[in-house]
Amino acid sequence: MATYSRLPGSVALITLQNPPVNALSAAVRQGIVDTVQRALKDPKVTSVVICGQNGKFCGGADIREFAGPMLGPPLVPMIHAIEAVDKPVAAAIEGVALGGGLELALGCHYRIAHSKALLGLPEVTLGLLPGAGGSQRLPRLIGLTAALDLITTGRQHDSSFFSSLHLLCVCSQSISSVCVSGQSLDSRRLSTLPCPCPPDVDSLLDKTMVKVRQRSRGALAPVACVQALMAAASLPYTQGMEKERDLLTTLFNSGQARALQYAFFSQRVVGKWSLPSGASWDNSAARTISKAAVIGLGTMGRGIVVALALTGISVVAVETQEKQLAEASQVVPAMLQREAGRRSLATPPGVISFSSNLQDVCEVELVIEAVFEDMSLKLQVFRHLTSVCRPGTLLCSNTSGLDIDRLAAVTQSPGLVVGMHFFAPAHVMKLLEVVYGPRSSPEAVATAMQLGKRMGKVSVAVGNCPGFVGNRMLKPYLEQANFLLEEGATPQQVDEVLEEFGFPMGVFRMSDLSGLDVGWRIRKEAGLTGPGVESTRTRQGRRYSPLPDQVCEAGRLGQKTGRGWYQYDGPGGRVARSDHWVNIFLEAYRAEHGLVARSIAPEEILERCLYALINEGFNILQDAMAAGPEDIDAIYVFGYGWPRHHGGPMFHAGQVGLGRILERLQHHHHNHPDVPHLKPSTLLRRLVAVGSPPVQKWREFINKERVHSQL
Ligand SMILES: CCCCCCCC/C=C\C=C\CC(=O)SCCNC(=O)CCNC(=O)[C@H](O)C(C)(C)COP(=O)(O)OP(=O)(O)OC[C@H]1O[C@@H](n2cnc3c(N)ncnc32)[C@H](O)[C@@H]1OP(=O)(O)O
Repeated sequence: MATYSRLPGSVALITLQNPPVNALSAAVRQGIVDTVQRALKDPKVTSVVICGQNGKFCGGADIREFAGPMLGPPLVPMIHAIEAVDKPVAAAIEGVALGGGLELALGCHYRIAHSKALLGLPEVTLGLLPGAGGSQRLPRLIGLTAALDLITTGRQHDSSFFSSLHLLCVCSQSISSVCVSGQSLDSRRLSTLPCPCPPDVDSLLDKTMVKVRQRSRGALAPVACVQALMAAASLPYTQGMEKERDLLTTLFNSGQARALQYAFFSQRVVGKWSLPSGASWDNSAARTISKAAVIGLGTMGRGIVVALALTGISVVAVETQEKQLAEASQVVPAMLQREAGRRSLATPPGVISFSSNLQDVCEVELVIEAVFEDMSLKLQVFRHLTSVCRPGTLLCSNTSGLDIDRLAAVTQSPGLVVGMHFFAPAHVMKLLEVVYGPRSSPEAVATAMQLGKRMGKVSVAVGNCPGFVGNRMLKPYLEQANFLLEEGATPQQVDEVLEEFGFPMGVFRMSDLSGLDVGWRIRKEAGLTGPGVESTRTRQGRRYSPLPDQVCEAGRLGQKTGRGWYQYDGPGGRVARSDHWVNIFLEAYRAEHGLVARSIAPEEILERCLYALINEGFNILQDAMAAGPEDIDAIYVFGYGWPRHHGGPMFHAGQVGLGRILERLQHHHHNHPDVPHLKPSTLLRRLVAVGSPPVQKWREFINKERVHSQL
């Protein structure tokens, strides 16, 4: 709703009220319409101020209402009516003015903002465009060039940025009242102004279109944003508004908008974690960490040190190899400085001290081990840590898939051991998997989750199983990609299909970037390859492709060696080019194993890679290793480049249709009975049997099935 009051004198104050962010729900819109009418009718009122309750102007349209019927007064005529009134209306902005909230402010004649306010038009991140006149009014106020950048990226800025664009005036004290004097309003109605454009407007629009298409392949909203701004640049306001409405209608009804809105809420749902034990975010206390240590200063360890220091935590950075330590003590402070500058931090970074002595961690509250991915080495480190650290110190491992419980077992307090699985580069990537073992205490999980949040990560609590959630699902995906090569595909063909779907990189380009030796080492540890293992296409009772092992044996480890599935301009090169060697190698391999190459349709490539991954997602939910589909989807969107406009693998499964996924998995499993990952999961079958409920209902269904032991 919106409340009305008369300030001493002649100012009417309208206050938006809809906690937590005063979103423009139907009730708030109705409140605005009613209170503006009241101000207009009151002869004593000469000016109107609109503000928001609890120091927040407005977080935009109420996203929760998008799923239901549109009730209440629509935004466009409401804002137009405000702009048209003949008493001056000012928006007094504190906290946030985002999306529809900023569009409302653009309909006002004046805007004044607190210096710490945050403004922006993030609609594109929800699969929409600023559809309440924002795409037409903003460029008329700040010019086409600046508007293009803001609207196509959805970036948010503080008020000093917008004051430099003459969008508002800044004040540094709390806004309790604003006085607007009686000047002519003609020039204050943005819809009546021309749109300032640079001389090379066509070239600017073309370049922006190319850029947005490259940045998020297949995403509709950024393209529609550019089209709406083209209209602002070339058409009168009324026609521009018609274009805005048409584009918004198309976007609003698209699956992409639903996927992106789901992604917005799943990012928040995962923060409200719960464990099978009943421990959860609202019944488990977290410790506040001020001093931490990181053991191992390879690429991951360095990034973790920086991520911790950026939150103001003091870090003891330990590396026992002298050369590595010397290099890290040069590189890490520079990384920290660069990142702190980029983020213009409010908190000064924590102090980092470097050491080669494990004994130096004895005073810290939390340790993150980030040594080489080798169980015996990690066990050795944990044995040492438990003997040198103060009782009560939290011991965490950055392992990407090893057994947390085995590490916990060698410590004096297994309850204080959790996994903190970062993604490279650790100070940049948003995802953190917090891995709880059967003995991890709620306090340890809560502390790791809260620490992740402080570092600006999307932290997801996951169970302890090989590969946890992300890498466990990656395994069948990689496996299918390799099988497709055996059957006749090329790495480029597979990658093109996946990139067309929206991944920033296909599976083979991604493997080259990460280093092919990473998986090779894991397969050796699992006894799947290495000396003494026979070079057959069946290992441990199931189909196996030795292709990636043989590529490694040929010394091709990816970008770092200049050759992998592709060739590069020397070691460390970035641009992937197809390599004749790979084609010859694949032909020889097929000949050796009596395989006849066939032409494989893009649909088969996509289905086999994605549906095998999705199927493992269902197995993970069934095993209670993830609390709900939102957790899996957040992991894939924030850690594995899953295109956000497809919501995440589990959301995508719902959009494709669970019946269809089941039928295609059955088909592919029938053709490849020796591939267990293609065998449809019991949970998927159960969901289809009960009529394929929407993804938002799966969590409840799984919990019920578990109670009745159906899973
Ligand atoms: C057929 C065609 C018809 C077309 C009709 C369509 C009509 C649409 C017309 C106009 C469209 C306008 C578009 C918009 O305005 S879209 C919304 C744009 N706004 C945003 O994207 C802002 C999103 N929110 C945020 O970025 C953050 O939440 C922020 C406001 C910065 C606050 O951040 P923080 O303090 O970190 O807190 P949380 O993110 O955890 O949020 C706290 C809770 O508030 C809920 N929330 C936030 N924003 C909204 C919102 N706009 N609507 C509803 N709910 C919102 C959030 O989910 C958290 O809830 P909970 O505590 O339950 O998890």
